[in-house]
Amino acid sequence: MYRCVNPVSRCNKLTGLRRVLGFGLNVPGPHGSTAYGTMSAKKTGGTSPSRSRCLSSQVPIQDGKARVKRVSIEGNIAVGKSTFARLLQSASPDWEVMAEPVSKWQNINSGASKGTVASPQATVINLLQMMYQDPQRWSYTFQTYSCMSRFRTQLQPPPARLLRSEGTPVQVYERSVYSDRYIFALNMFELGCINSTEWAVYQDWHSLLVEQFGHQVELEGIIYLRAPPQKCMERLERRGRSEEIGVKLDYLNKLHIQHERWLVEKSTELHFEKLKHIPVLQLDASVEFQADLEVRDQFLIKVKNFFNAL
Ligand SMILES: Nc1ncnc2c1ncn2[C@@H]1O[C@H](COP(=O)(O)OP(=O)(O)OP(=O)(O)O)[C@@H](O)[C@H]1O
Ligand SMILES: Nc1nc(=O)c2ncn([C@H]3C[C@H](O)[C@@H](CO)O3)c2[nH]1
Repeated sequence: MYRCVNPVSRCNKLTGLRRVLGFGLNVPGPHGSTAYGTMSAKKTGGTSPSRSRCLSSQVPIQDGKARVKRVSIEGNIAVGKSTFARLLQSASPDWEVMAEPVSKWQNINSGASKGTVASPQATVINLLQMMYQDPQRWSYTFQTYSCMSRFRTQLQPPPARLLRSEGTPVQVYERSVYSDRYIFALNMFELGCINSTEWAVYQDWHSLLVEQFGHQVELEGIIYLRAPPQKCMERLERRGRSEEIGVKLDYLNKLHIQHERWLVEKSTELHFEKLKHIPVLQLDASVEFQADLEVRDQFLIKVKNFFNAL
């Protein structure tokens, strides 16, 4: 990985889009993501996050503002988003953190359509691995699927607990439909792993969906976990996720630059008015906040103040 140099050697990726959006692939579970706080209930067959949520998918509005604030955590691969998300989840009952649906990308069930039992020939597809092994062939398919699963996550209504909260209830997402486009898909396009036709198609349906869902997929704020790419590389290697074995520092450098353009320099061309003015909290994620209680508390104070100001 990464320089996609042979854009003509691939088969028609729109076939992949059609498959991902409707035919042949099954999305396990009703939603694309898991709330950190409800993971154990799900594993033990207890109340699923979807069932414990209120039925309306509309976010209640008060004085023209969303009653439950929505914030995404953004940052490079292995910078520590999931670790930080778990910290937030344990810090306040007013905060609900939705994990990035990585396991869905690693386990797509072929041979069953939604709501049916998989046929005996069904195989499990690891789209994350396919994208890393052959980015030129699979990047567009991957972005359709990752983005679809992020829309599902962001469209889930807040849990009743947050709606009842008298404090500042916040729904926190690990990445968003916006980083899907302005970090990853854009990067893959710039690397030549997504060609100009695919990029045009991706942007067209992305804009359509964001505009159609409107307020339901808006964010009130972004937390940017920032660390040098070299630090992310060390953490990525230490974590040892098998699909990421071929990831090079150069790729993390490029993703770092995309984050900086979008969230610091503000030079990325954005297509949604609210996103252009969104408040961004930058945190230095190179520090070891897990072990150091003082650093952890400082982080939490910054986050709390940020949420209160949204
Ligand atoms: N502040 C930190 N200090 C030291 N190690 C950390 C810190 N944050 C995370 N780690 C370690 O770095 C590795 C990657 O962290 P984590 O899985 O949280 O990253 P991530 O940003 O969620 O990754 P991805 O982009 O793949 O979703 C893990 O092994 C984790 O224990
Ligand atoms: N190409 C691409 N597009 C995305 O939208 C995207 N979102 C996450 N990832 C990769 C990073 C981690 O390896 C792993 C978990 O974050 O998945 C992505 N890769």
